[in-house]
Amino acid sequence: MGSEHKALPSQSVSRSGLILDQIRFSYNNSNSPLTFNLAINPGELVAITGPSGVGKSTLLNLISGFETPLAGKLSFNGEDLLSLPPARRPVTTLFQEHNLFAHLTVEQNIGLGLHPGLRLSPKDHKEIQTALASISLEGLNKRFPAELSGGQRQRVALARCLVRHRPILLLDEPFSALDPALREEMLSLVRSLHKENSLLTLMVTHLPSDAEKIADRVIQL
Ligand SMILES: Nc1ncnc2c1ncn2[C@@H]1O[C@H](COP(=O)(O)OP(=O)(O)OP(=O)(O)O)[C@@H](O)[C@H]1O
Repeated sequence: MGSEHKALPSQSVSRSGLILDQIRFSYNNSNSPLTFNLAINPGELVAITGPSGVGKSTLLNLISGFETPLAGKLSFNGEDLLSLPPARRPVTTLFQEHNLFAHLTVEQNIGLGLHPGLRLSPKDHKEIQTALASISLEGLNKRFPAELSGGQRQRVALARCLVRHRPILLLDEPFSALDPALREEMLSLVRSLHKENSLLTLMVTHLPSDAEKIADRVIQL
């Protein structure tokens, strides 16, 4: 805690993209707040690495609005994000686990990204089918999470992120629980979905090899 993360790249970045400008945060008002300065370009895929406890998850929570900074500015394409509640931010997040509801089918879990009350129109169902195809899980619509492998569950969670059509995708150690071969497969899936959907993607990982494999840029906190 207390260290300054200076990752503002030199002149090349405009005010478009995601900007954290002197964002300061502390849990329980401790006297050594974290400070974040970051500038991520539109469409960039950035990996965030650093030792345990340095503040990687906190950084994502500040961007998504689950934590509130003491001071500083946070904007996306010039729009202030701090005044927006989490649900209205242009952000969707994939966590390491607990992404899916056990009592809902694959289709319903993805549908939650479209409509929290699951009142899905024929168009929504079509969108869910398209999302299932993009993660190569066609035909598994009626399965429950317990009937899927760990990798398949994370694919479904990723599909739910995609149907939300938010321009910023945050990934918090999303594949750490998977074996290396599957992790590699998931990383390349993220890479291609990121490209196809022109997403600004931030992925937290404690594995430097994963960061190097996937990212346009690696930021070490
Ligand atoms: N809810 C909380 N209340 C108080 N302190 C917290 C809370 N959550 C995290 N912290 C502390 O804030 C610091 C940053 O935590 P954070 O989870 O962001 O780190 P991290 O870099 O993601 O770690 P890891 O790689 O282990 O997941 C740590 O020192 C942690 O103990």
